[in-house]
Amino acid sequence: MRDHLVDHDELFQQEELEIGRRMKTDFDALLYSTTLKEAAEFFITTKLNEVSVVDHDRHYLGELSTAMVMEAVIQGTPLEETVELYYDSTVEPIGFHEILSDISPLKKASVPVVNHENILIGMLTQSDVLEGFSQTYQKLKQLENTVEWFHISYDNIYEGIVVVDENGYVKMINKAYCSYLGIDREWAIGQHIINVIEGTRLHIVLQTGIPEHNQVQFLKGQEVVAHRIPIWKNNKIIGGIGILVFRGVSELYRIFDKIQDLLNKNDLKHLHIVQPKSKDERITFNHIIGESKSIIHSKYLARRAAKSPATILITGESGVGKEIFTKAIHSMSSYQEGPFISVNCSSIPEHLLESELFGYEEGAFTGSRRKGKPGKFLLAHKGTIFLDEIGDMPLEMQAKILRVLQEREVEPVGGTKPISVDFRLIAATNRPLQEMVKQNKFREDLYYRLNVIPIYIPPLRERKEDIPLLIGHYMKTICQKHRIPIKDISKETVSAMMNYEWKGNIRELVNALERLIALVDGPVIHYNDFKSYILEWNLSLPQMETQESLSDIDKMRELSPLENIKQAEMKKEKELYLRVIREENGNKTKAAQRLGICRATLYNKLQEFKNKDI
Ligand SMILES: Nc1ncnc2c1ncn2[C@@H]1O[C@H](COP(=O)(O)OP(=O)(O)OP(=O)(O)O)[C@@H](O)[C@H]1O
Repeated sequence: MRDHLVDHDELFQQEELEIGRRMKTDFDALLYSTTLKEAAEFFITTKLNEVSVVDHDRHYLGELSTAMVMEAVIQGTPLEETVELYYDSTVEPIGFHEILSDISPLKKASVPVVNHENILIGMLTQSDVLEGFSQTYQKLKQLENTVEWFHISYDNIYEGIVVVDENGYVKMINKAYCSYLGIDREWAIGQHIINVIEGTRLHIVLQTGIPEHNQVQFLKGQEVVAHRIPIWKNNKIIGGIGILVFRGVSELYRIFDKIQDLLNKNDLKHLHIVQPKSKDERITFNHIIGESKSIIHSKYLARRAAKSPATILITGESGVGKEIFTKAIHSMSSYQEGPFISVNCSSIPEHLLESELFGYEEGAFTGSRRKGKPGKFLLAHKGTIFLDEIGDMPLEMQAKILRVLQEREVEPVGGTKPISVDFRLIAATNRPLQEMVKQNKFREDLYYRLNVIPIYIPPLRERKEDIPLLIGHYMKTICQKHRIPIKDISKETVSAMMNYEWKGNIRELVNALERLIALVDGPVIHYNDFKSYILEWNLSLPQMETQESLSDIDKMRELSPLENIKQAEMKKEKELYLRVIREENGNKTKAAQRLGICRATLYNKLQEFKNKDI
């Protein structure tokens, strides 16, 4: 279902009738310094009767006709004389922004058209005017037809539809809604929605700007399903639509009761419910919120890609949803019954990456008490392996990955024979891989192996219309997670959030909502909360980082080259840890999960950085 109305501007626009759109731009004009002889020759060869006269900068001066040239000749004017004294300077040109209906009918066969600086830019003829009107007439007819069809459908469908303006006053309401409510349409139009529909929330949706879908509402003694959709235009709410579905609720309840019964009897076999293998809820395309054209396109590509076993490369900035897309692809693919193994290539220190990916045999490391361990590729057998941040993978490791992709075999560290594996690989990165290939920072052969099906996920700033939907979804899920009543958010805040540049994309938006929900006491999040907890809060962060890195450079100067390298590695690691902790709003458990280490290791690491003054 769409969350925005098509407005009539798309079907018919006043600009259609603008002179600038209708005029000819291919025409002749004469310079005022043209001689009478040249003008006469011009009229003979072009067979025109009149021509515009301009100066050297194409400023419009007037009109010269054949009659004017003849008159000059008859008066005995020498033919070498210029036309300067003979053209008619009283002719008024028309502006290119004027509208056809305002200047019609034309008094002459053709009229000069000028821009704001009086520069001659076109010529409007009577046939241009006729063509303009006839095309506009066709469009109006089309529009009339559309409106007629719209009215027929709108009054004949079973669902109730009501449209309100930005203040909640009813602009339209269909027959089905009126007869269900037992009201007169003439009375309802112009009334505030709360006087017309008991228990409505359409006026609240106008306040929040967040659509509400599939809400069960009790109306006239019956349960109905309601959709409430705000109409946004240029970042402002200009109205809202309410849709009521009368059928289906009792049907849904019957199915729901049946499911409950069966669940109680622990008899899942009858339902063919596939139990998710992992503890996590299985992510599907329904979890990917967004109705913007670009996200719908990315979802379309991903759905198609899911059906083939080919390698997929997902690109997009940090936090746009590369991982959630990968999980949805896995759930829809033929590997869905197998495991989903995720590896963040940038969070595993370089020296551990090989054993993490390929595993190691017992005794592979001298003096090690470690037993053998299967690598991620082996764990992903018959499932999906997700290599996140592949752009951060060292070159040496890239060669090894390429070999696995070609041979479909892995060789654990310290092992003697390769093991066959069957997996689907999805890689993701926020780095410009193609550029990196040119700079020899990423292997070209691996790039082509990965880029079999490329899917790009656009940043949030290019799909601002998804922001209210994401806010609505996450306000609900975060409040439910914390077991608190669902908070509201003011329209100004939603609007400010639509205008805010979410550099960390959806992850940053979700974290901001978590922070706001946690810190705001009242039931509504207002603009001032957004200002103090998000805008002002974030301003202080980059400064701290700059100071830190300056003092680090000073420290590094005193160290030996080897110590310098070690320090730099640790600093990189520390930066990564701090970034993830910051992105997770200080929640170290979540940060550790994302880093692929346990919480205790994260604490130890942080302590180590502190001890070593990193
Ligand atoms: N379209 C979406 N609808 C709902 N939630 C989303 C959507 N896109 C992303 N998210 C959520 O935003 C957060 C970040 O998404 P995700 O981890 O998939 O991004 P990413 O592009 O993989 O980031 P990174 O490059 O930093 O690893 C997650 O909590 C995810 O569930």
